[in-house]
Amino acid sequence: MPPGPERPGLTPPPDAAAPVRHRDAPAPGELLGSHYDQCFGCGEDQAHGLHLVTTAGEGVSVTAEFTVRPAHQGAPGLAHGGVLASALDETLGSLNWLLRTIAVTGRLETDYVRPVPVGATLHLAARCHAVAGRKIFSTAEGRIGGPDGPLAVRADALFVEVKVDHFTTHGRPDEIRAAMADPDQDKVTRAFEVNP
Ligand SMILES: CCCCC/C=C\C/C=C\C/C=C\C/C=C\CCCC(=O)SCCNC(=O)CCNC(=O)[C@H](O)C(C)(C)COP(=O)(O)OP(=O)(O)OC[C@H]1O[C@@H](n2cnc3c(N)ncnc32)[C@H](O)[C@@H]1OP(=O)(O)O
Repeated sequence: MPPGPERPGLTPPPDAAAPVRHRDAPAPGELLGSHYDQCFGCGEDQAHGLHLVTTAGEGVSVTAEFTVRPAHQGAPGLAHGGVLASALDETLGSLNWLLRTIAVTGRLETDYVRPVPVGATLHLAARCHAVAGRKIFSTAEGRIGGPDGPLAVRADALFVEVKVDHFTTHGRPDEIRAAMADPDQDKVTRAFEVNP
């Protein structure tokens, strides 16, 4: 990928297709659950994590909730911008489960519209709008206090489909083996299976 102004952006190419919800995707209203117990975004066992709770929506869309805790501060009493980007990233990443595609974030462009206080619950909504080869184009926003609350953050993202080798090559083999041995087979499928 070329550096600087030559690098490709977040606009889908003209031949991009509309995303297709996988036939086995969780029904609208169903909780997605965590894809990995230790995930910073959604892991139930990750003490330092965001504990994001995500629900499938219609088409290729999800909603999620994230309550800002004191550990997430940047300025006193206000959420750190990087943490808010993480919440957006995690929500956007969950869309790939509705596509049944393993993909990683290639690019994430975030607008911070309004500060988010500690104690507030951010209501996130994300949807995928286009797919072009391995590239998945998605967008998300986060509102304070409720789905119709004041807009606080929004993001556009490009995810790139990868093979499971991405994790086995770059990640920690022992932890990947342990994650694959999880008795929750749905979770294992979610993390590691590509378009069954
Ligand atoms: C132990 C358990 C693990 C469990 C598994 C984890 C996840 C499982 C999956 C689902 C779980 C569900 C829910 C949520 C999960 C996570 C949410 C957060 C997600 C993340 O937080 S994930 C971490 C951060 N993420 C990275 O750690 C990526 C590091 N990175 C790379 O690994 C490579 O960089 C890669 C793979 C991105 C590309 O590399 P590559 O060699 O495969 O492909 P290549 O470069 O050819 O790009 C192909 C086409 O994408 C275009 N393209 C690429 N990059 C671009 C950019 N930045 N901007 C604009 N366009 C870009 C090119 O321009 C080309 O486009 P074209 O085809 O048109 O030419």
